[in-house]
This record gives sequence, structure tokens and C-alpha cells, in this order.
Amino acid sequence: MQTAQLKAAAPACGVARPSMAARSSFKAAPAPSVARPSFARRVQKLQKAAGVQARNVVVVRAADDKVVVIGLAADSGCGKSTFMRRVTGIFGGEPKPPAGGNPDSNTLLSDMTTVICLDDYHSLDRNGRKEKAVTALDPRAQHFDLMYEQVKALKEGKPVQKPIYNHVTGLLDPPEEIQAPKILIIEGLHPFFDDRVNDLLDFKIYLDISDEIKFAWKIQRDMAERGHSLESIKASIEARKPDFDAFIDPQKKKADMIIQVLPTQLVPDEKEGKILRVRLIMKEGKKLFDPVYLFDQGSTVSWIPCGRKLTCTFPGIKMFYGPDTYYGEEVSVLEMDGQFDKLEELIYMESHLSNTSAKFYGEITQQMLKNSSFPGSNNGTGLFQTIVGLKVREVYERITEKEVVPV
Ligand SMILES: Nc1ncnc2c1ncn2[C@@H]1O[C@H](COP(=O)(O)OP(=O)(O)OP(=O)(O)O)[C@@H](O)[C@H]1O
Ligand SMILES: O=C(CO)[C@H](O)[C@H](O)COP(=O)(O)O
Repeated sequence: MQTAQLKAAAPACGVARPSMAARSSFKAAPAPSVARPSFARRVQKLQKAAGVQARNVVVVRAADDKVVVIGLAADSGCGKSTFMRRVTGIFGGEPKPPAGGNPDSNTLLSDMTTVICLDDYHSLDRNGRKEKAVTALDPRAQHFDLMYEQVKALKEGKPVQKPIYNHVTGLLDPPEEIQAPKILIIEGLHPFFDDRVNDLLDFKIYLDISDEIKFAWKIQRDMAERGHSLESIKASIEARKPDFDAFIDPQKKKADMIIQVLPTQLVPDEKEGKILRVRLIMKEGKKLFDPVYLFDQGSTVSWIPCGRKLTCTFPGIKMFYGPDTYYGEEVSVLEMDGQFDKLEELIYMESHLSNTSAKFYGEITQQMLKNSSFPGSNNGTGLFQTIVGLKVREVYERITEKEVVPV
């Protein structure tokens, strides 16, 4: 296959791809050294980019700092990259692949966060999976021992030589050096699958996208942006489904927060996935975060906020909040069905939410407005991803007993 075709078929895995020119000039050297720029260089760069953002820079990790480890699980094409951009944006700085390294790296570095993609722990490359007739979702195609050793080492503050799975070529490239960050986010198919890795995680998030919506998003991306046919998208979803059900989906039981995305109940038979019903399922009784609530903690509340303060055209917005159980565990559920007409009016809804971990009145609305070009910004996916991002900050602060100044 030609490189251009390969590129078109490759999932992004969280990283904005550099130009073909930059890629073709890259020589796959063994273990490219990815030295982090100095504190001064980073502060200078940030100050130049945006004066106000530079205030947020706490940067260099002291030797005794704790590394907080966050896990994000979801199937491919379920919005992990978009979610990561929202979460890392809360900590300031622009996440970038390691400078001067492999242009097909899946890693994203910013001042406080490092996001690593668990596809890098595929033990079988694309050919190997084909030969053995296993999908990338099958645990037999993952190197869990190495994943565990490296996440553990990073949590202990030690650098690692992490492999790179190249989505363009389907091969395993030479490793890249990853330094211990303040916040390590591991995102991918199996962050909670192996008990040893699962035990290293301080906060676990699962993106649970229903089949109908997953299909609608895949069509949107893979047909419009990658030139795939409807039949091939259907076939790829069907081929992955048994392994998804067996190995990926069961991990959601272990998550602390689940963002569940379903078709709307406001419009009968809406199949395009344009209007969404989104549920934020939050485990109760956890030490490191408090669940969000609407109006009155522990009550059951149904609320249609459309009125004088919130503009709603058809089909409007319906909110729900209440206690529930999830795989036998006590949870609170916050739900939003419908979409915003005017994003700035979200402030009205925000003012009725409590325990959001926002540091000032309107922080959620501000984040949503800042990221208004991201998919899902006018509905519950964007709202709940932003809230979960604030929870990541709260978890970090509770573990390290350090304050993050809001951007
Ligand atoms: N909240 C959303 N609302 C609407 N569409 C969305 C949303 N999130 C993601 N999408 C759609 O799904 C596609 C995949 O999103 P994204 O690249 O963030 O997923 P991903 O899980 O990182 O994918 P992959 O693992 O395949 O790289 C986007 O191009 C967009 O079309
Ligand atoms: O599920 C996936 C990503 O989360 C991919 O399918 C998996 O990593 C294999 O990638 P490729 O299709 O590029 O060989």
C-alpha cells in the first residue's frame, strides 16, 4: 500500500500528525533520545505563547513528587483524543509529541501531563496479528508485562524506553524515552485489564459509547475524512465486536467515572447521532474525588432548564440527577439529553451544579467556550468530559497536596 493510503487509514491515537515531509526526513534511529527542554526554555516558550498561561507552569518534578496515574479506557474512535485535549488543556500548555523524536510517536507531552497510548504495547504488529488471526483488542496481542513494568517505573519517577506502535506502517518502531511526569495518563483499549496495571491507577475513566453512536461517529470520520466505504466500516465494526464485548467493555465495571453516550430520548428514531443523551456515572465513597450533584445531593431531580435564562430550540434539553447502582456499586448519575443553542448560557446550568471541582464561578463554561471547536462541545459529551478533567485536577491535588493554579 502507498504511504498516503496508509496514512489515511491510520487512527490518530491522540496525536496531531506532522507533515509527510517531516515524516520522510525522519530516520528511525534506535531509542531516540527525547531530552525535555530546560525549565527556562519552557517558561520562555509559554510566556511567549500566552502570558496568562505561563502563570500555570509549576513544571519540573521534584524527586520526591508523587506521579499521579490516570487511566482512560475506550474503543478506538470513541473520542479519546478529543477527551485528552480537554483534560490536558485544563493544566495549560499545548500537548505535543516528543520534540525531535519519531514523528509517528503516539505520545503527547505538556508541562504537567504525559499521555501515552497503550497501542504502543501491542506485542504483535499488524502482520503478526494477521498471521495469528487475532484482533488488536485481543489480550494475546498486548505486552502486559512490559506495560506493567513501565507504568510502575514511571510511577516511581524513573524514565523508561517505551516502544512505539506505528499506525502508519503497522510496525513496532524503535522505542522512545519517556520521563516521569507529574500526571501520567495511559489511554487505550486495555488500561484496567491487567490487575497489576489496574492497581497502579489513581483514577479510572471509561468512555462507553453505544453501538449506534459509535457507528454514526465512525461513518462521520472514516467516510468523510478517510475515504472508507460504508460496507468496510460496517465490516470492521462487526469484526471487532466479539473481542470488544469479551475484553474491552467489561473493564467499565472497574472505572471511577463512566461517560455513557446514548441516542437521545427527546426525538423518536433519531439515528444520526446528532442529538445525544449523555450520562456521567460517578462511583460514590471514593477518597480522591466527590461526585457532582444537581440542586440537592442524593435527591432525584428531573430538570428542563429551558426558559428565560437558557435558549432552547427543538428538541430542548432535559437534565436528570439521582442515585443508582452500577454493577453492584453505589453511584450518582448526572444526565443531559439534548444540546445547547448558545454555549455561553451554560453558565446558568453550571450555577446549579455543585462539587464540580471548578476553582471559580464559570470555570466549566470558560473551558467549554475555549474548546468550542472540539466535537461534542454543544452537548453532554463536552460538558462531562470537562467536568471529568476538573476531577483529574482534584485527584492530583488530593494526592500531592499541591495546588494547581487554574489557567
Ligand atoms: N463528542 C463527540 N461528538 C460528536 N462526534 C465525536 C465526539 N467525539 C468524537 N467524535 C467523532 O469521533 C471521531 C473520533 O474521535 P477521536 O479521534 O477523539 O477518537 P479516538 O478514540 O481518539 O480515536 P482513535 O483511537 O481511533 O484515534 C471524531 O473524528 C469525531 O468525528
Ligand atoms: O484499536 C486500535 C487503536 O485503539 C487499533 O485498531 C489498533 O491499535 C491497531 O491499529 P492499526 O489498525 O493501525 O494496525
